[in-house]
Amino acid sequence: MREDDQLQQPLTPEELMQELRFKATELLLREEWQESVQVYTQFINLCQDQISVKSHQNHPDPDLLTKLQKSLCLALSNRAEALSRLRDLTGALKDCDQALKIESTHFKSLVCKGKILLSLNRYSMALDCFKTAVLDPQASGNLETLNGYVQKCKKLEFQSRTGAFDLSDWILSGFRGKSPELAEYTGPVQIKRSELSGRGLFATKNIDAGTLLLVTKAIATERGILSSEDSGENARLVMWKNFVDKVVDSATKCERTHHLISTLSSGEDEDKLEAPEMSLFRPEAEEIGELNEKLDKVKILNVLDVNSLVEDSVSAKVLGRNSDYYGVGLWVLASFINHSCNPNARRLHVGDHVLVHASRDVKAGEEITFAYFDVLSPLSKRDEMSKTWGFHCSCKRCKFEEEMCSKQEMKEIEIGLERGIDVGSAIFRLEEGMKRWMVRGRGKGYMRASFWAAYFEAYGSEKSVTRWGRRIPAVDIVVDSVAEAVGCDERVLKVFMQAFKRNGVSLVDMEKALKLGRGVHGKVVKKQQALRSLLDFGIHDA
Ligand SMILES: C[S@@+](CC[C@H](N)C(=O)[O-])C[C@H]1O[C@@H](n2cnc3c(N)ncnc32)[C@H](O)[C@@H]1O
Repeated sequence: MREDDQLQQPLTPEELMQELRFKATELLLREEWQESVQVYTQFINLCQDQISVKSHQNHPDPDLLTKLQKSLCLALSNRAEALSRLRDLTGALKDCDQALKIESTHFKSLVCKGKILLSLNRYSMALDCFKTAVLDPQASGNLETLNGYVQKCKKLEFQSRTGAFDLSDWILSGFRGKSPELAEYTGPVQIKRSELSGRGLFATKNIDAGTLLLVTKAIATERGILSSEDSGENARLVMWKNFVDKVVDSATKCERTHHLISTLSSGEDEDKLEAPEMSLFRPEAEEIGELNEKLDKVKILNVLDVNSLVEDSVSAKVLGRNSDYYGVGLWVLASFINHSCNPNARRLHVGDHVLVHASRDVKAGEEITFAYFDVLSPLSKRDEMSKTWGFHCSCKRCKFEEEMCSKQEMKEIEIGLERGIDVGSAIFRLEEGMKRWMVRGRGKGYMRASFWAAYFEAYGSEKSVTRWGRRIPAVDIVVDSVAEAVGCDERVLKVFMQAFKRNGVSLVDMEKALKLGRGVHGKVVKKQQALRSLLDFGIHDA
C-alpha cells in the first residue's frame, strides 16, 4: 500500500485512542489544562465505548479489558488533575471517584483527591486519601511531600475540631513568610432569627472576651493598591469587577460554593429567609446533592452588595503582608453577622481567612455583632453611615441614644464640639448631664463612645490631662465603660496604653492591658510576648 493510501485509511479505535492519549498527555505536560480536558474527554468516551463493546463480546478478552480499564483509570485521574487546576473541583472529584472505583488504591487519583478535599477543608477525608497513598510503592519517590500532607491534614483537623489556633510564632517572626495554614472552625455559635433584621449569629454559651467564634475561608478575595489620584475609585471598580468574576466562577465550578452563596441575603425580604443549620458550614459537612437552582448572576451581584466585607475596616485587623493592600472578599459564615453600634465581636484577617472573636464578654443567647462602620461616633454620623449601607440601624444603643438626643443640652454639646469648643469642657458637661439624666451602666459607655473623639483628644496629651485631670473621669474608668459597652477597639486600647506608659507600669494595669488586648486581637495570640508586640504596634499605628 502506498504511503498516502495509508494516510487515507480511517484509524482503528485502538490507534485513535493511542493518538488521543499521546496528545492529551502532551497538553497536560504543557499545562494547557482546558485543551487537555477536551482531549481526555474524547479519549475517555472512546475508551468507555470500547470497554462496553468488548465486554459484550461472546468471549471477552480479560487481558484486553484490564488494559482498557487501566487506561481509563489513568485518563480519569489526569483529567481530574487538569480540572482541579481549572478550579472545577466538583468535576475533578467526580473523576477521582470514578477512577478509584476502577482501582481503589490508584496512587495519582488518591493524591489528587486528597489535595482537592484539603482545599475544600475536608481534612479527615483528605487524610484518609494521603494515608492510603503513602502505602503505595509509587509513594517512595514522594514520601516527604506525602508525609507533609498527612501532617498538614492532621494539624488542620485538630484545629477545626478544637479551635486551638495560635498565631504567636508568626507574629513574633515579624510576619515572615507565607501566612500560616488555618483550618475552618465553627465555635459556640448558631444562626437564628434576629431582632435586628433577618437572621443573625448567636452565642450558644457564655464566652469571655477574646474567645474565637469562627474561622472561615473566603469564597474569593481581590486585593490591590489604591492610587491617590482619584482616591482609588478606578482601582476599586476594577477590583470589584474582578472580585465579582471570581465569585461567579467559583459558584459555577463548585456546587457547594453555589449552595453556600444561595443561603445569603440579597437584601430582599430578609425576614422571610430561613436560618441555615450550622452543620452546613462545618468542614466535614455532608456532600450536598445536585443543586436544581440555576446560577443567577443578578442574585449573586445583589448578594455581594449586601455581604462583601473590606478587610481594612474599623472592626478588623489585617495581619501580615495583606495589610499593605486594599482587599475585598466574601466570607460566607461571617456574612450572617449583623451590625450593631454596641458590637461584641471583631475580625482578624490572616491570608484569605477571617477569624472572628468576641471583643467583650458575651452571654449565652446574645447576638454576635460587629461594626460595619465606625461606632465610636455620634448617633447622627452613625445614621448617615448606616444609610449608605442601605439600612436603618435598630440596635439597643441607637434606640437608647435616640431618646437621649432629644435633650437640648446634648444637642448643645454636639454642636459645641463641631465648632471646636474645648474638649475638656464638653466632656465635663456631658458627664454632669449624665448624672442628672440618671444615665447608668452601659448607657454611660454608649454616650462616651459617641463622644469618643473628645475623650481621645482630652486624654491624648499631658497638657490636657493636667488641665482637666480632676474635672473629668479617670482614663481607666472611661476605657472600661466604653470597652464594656461597645467592645474593645484599637483606639480605646491606645488611650489606655498611653496613660499606662505615662503613669508607670503597675501589675493591675498590665493585666488590664492584656485583657483589652485579647478583646482587640483575640485569644489566637497565645504567647504574651506576641500580644505585647501587637499592643506596641497599636500605639504606633492607631
Ligand atoms: C451581611 S447581612 C447580615 C445578615 C442578614 N441579617 C441575613 O439575614 O442574612 C447585612 C444585612 O443585614 C441587615 N442588618 C445588619 N445589621 C443591621 C442592623 N443593625 N439594623 C438593621 N438591619 C441590619 C441589613 O439588611 C444588611 O444589609
